[in-house]
Amino acid sequence: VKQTKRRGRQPPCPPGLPIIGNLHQLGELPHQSLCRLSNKYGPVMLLKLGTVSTVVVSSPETAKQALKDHDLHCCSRPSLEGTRKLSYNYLDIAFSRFDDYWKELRKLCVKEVFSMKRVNSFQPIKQMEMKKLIDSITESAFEKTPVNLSETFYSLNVNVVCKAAFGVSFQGSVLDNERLQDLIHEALEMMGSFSAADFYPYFGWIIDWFTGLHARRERSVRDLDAFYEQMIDLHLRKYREERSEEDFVDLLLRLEKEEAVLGYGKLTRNHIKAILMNILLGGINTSSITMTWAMAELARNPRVMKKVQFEIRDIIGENSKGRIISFDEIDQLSYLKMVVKETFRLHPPSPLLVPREVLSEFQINGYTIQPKTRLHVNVWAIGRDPEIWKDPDEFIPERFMDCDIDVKGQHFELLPFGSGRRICPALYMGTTTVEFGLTNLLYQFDWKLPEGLTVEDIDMEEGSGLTAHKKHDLQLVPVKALDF
Ligand code: HEM
Repeated sequence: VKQTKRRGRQPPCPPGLPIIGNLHQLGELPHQSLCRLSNKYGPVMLLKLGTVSTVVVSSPETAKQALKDHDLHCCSRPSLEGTRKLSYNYLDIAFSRFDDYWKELRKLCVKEVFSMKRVNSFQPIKQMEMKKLIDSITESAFEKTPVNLSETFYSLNVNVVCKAAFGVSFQGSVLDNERLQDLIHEALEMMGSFSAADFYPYFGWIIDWFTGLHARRERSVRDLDAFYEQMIDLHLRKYREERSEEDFVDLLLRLEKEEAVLGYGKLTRNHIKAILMNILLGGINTSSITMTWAMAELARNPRVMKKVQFEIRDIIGENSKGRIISFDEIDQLSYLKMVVKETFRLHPPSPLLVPREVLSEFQINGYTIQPKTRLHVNVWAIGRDPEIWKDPDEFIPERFMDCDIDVKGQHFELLPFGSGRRICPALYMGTTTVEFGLTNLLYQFDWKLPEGLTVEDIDMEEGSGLTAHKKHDLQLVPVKALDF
């Protein structure tokens, strides 16, 4: 009785099995399985994943208690195998535990990389990449062949992020684009793949050796490391003299040279690589996943597609050749912004956010959450909760009309970027990237289904992994829309 009193009231716990606990209940798509479990066990659940206690919250009220009222108690990150090596022992922003180093690093990056000023300075790069993309889609339109939009958005973002962050074009010279995409893809898989070591801290690594996961992960880390080395070398040797503008690699190298101190030590080469990892792996996939879902939803909802295209073409006006719509112009497109919000509601790319680790005891709904517990917020479940959203499975952007809900972490019914101290620092970069890509493609082209397919044939299945991405690539046929 003493023990129970000291530990307080535990959240409801779905019954598990010996040794594995609730691991078998996660399935291929953990956010969906956890949503079903929370319908039965409530908006605060305690699960045993292997030997690790994990709390899952699944309602706006409980998310607010965790991410706002008690943010300070749960804003650290767990040490996970998949992220340890990729982040050079947690020297990055996303997986570093909550300490002075993380605070200073995040502050520096918010100022230097993710600021509105810096993001807006990428505009010419985005415009140039968009122009190339439109030219290539125009060819497909001419030949009436489908465009693989999943791949298209992915490589658009690879080009933009890499040019903006590394100041480098990958066309031919340093590393071929396809190879880089494979590298990023493999690293993301390794980050998301089930690792026994994360659930059985003392002996799980043995299982990872046998399954081959360990070796695959080592290879992925080695390849990425070689890529960063190449980038850094290029900046140190010749690249600097060719440009006046300081990109992010230049900035970090300058700080290294100046022996900048972050938290507990000096900034070293490994710190630089860990930060580059966050930009590569955090920046590319999330935006392209969102853009792909948005186009899939629009193709399935011709009414919304027509309405958003009408808005863009009406406000932006005539289509002169090579006209790329800028960030400023996008600001006037209120329906387009509702389409993006509605996409984030149904398809948050990071459906369980990034796991947090509890630092000190606190309570949610009167249940005690113990230190060291892992914490997930199921934003996917919140986005589809019929108690909050009318017709939750329908794609209805109008629900955001005359309503002040936004994605900035203050409205707990819509949290695609998280909230609190760990909120995505690239919220502005992410939303502008998505809005910019969609607006331009919707302005220039009408989009039809491939021959023989109907709206019902568009599947909305999610693929397994860390992110909630569309499982099957989206293929649509562009039609050049000149007369509007
Ligand atoms: C549509 C675009 C994006 C979405 C939906 C998104 C979503 C998220 C989410 C849910 C988190 C975790 C928040 C939490 O733990 O509460 C996060 C963290 C983070 N994101 Fe994003 N993100 C996007 C774009 C980007 C971009 C473009 C970058 C970088 C170039 C980026 C870099 C990061 C970093 C570094 C963190 C870790 C923050 C920390 O732990 O302090 N994200 N993001």
